[in-house]
Amino acid sequence: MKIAIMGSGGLGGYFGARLAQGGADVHFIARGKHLQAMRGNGLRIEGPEPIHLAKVHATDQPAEIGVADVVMLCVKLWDTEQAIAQIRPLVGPDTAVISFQNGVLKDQFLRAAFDERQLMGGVGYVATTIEAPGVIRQTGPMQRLLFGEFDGSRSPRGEALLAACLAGGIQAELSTDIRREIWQKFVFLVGLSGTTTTIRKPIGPIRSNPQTRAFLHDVMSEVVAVGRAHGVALPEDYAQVRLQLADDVSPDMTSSMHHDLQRGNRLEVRWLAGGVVELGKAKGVPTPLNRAIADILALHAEGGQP
Ligand SMILES: NC(=O)C1=CN([C@@H]2O[C@H](COP(=O)(O)OP(=O)(O)OC[C@H]3O[C@@H](n4cnc5c(N)ncnc54)[C@H](OP(=O)(O)O)[C@@H]3O)[C@@H](O)[C@H]2O)C=CC1
Ligand SMILES: CC(C)(CO)C(=O)C(=O)O
Repeated sequence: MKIAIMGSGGLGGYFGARLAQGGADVHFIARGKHLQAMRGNGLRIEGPEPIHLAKVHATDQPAEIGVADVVMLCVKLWDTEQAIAQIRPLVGPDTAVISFQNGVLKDQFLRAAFDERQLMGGVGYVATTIEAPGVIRQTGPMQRLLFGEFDGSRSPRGEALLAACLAGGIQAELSTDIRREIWQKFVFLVGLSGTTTTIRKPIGPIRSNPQTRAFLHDVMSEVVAVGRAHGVALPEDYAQVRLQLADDVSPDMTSSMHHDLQRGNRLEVRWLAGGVVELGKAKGVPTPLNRAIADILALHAEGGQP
């Protein structure tokens, strides 16, 4: 199976490495020093289960790859438009384009660019970051990919991707309700990113302190209320279920947005807490905590000093 990874950082680099290790024909699209390092020394995953791929196919010219079976979109949300333009030569009539980016707005951009039958939905759970060019660091053992057709069918291409993931040791599932899965991840992610980035601590201390724990729960509750108002089948007390996941992950785990803040990068807050505020407004659902998170982080959203 020929798989192109558009954006080979924390998310794309990690899952691409596992897919390559499992025997898939993986092509990494990267740029800058990270690309140079991957070309020279391959790709290294550090963490609970280290991987070193001494040689990888890596390029900044997607057209060189040719048509792929699957294109995994793994760039930050602010890079989506440019990435979509660049992946066009990879997408044939039978290619599946899957965004594993965070948030619930990401697939709108793909729908505007591709035919609906070229798209599948996706969710990635992992805590990773580019530690140095060519090196991805994973914190904690959590790693999981969910993907599926938006019409709920178990398609041959979905089954083939599932087999490739399982061969690489990825905890993968072919979902028959991928929209709900995307929202379920959104609830957790908005809670984790909003709290870790504003409080500037990993999940361990946040979940242990009663006041910050309640804050985490209440931020997620707002996302649940917004999702339900938009017709997503989330139980009313779903924030409590997601709190359980926050209790299960490694205490030193933090969000990719917190990593971005620490490095002075841009933040995805506009699509995460900010997205909750916008989607809440559209249905008249109050979201004061997510509004506060977006407001607190506004001065950092475009990058600069943390
Ligand atoms: N990391 C994580 O733990 C998880 C992240 N996510 C989500 O996944 C998405 C990606 O996040 P993450 O992997 O952390 O981000 P990273 O910044 O680690 O990786 C993205 C990579 O894509 C590169 N890139 C962007 N545009 C292009 C382009 N046009 N051509 C070539 N390379 C490009 C970036 O280069 P450059 O640095 O030069 O911009 C960077 O190396 C986000 O939406 C995030 O929320 C989801 C689950 C877990
Ligand atoms: C919450 C987490 C770590 C889970 O995958 C994530 O998606 C992110 O921080 O971007």
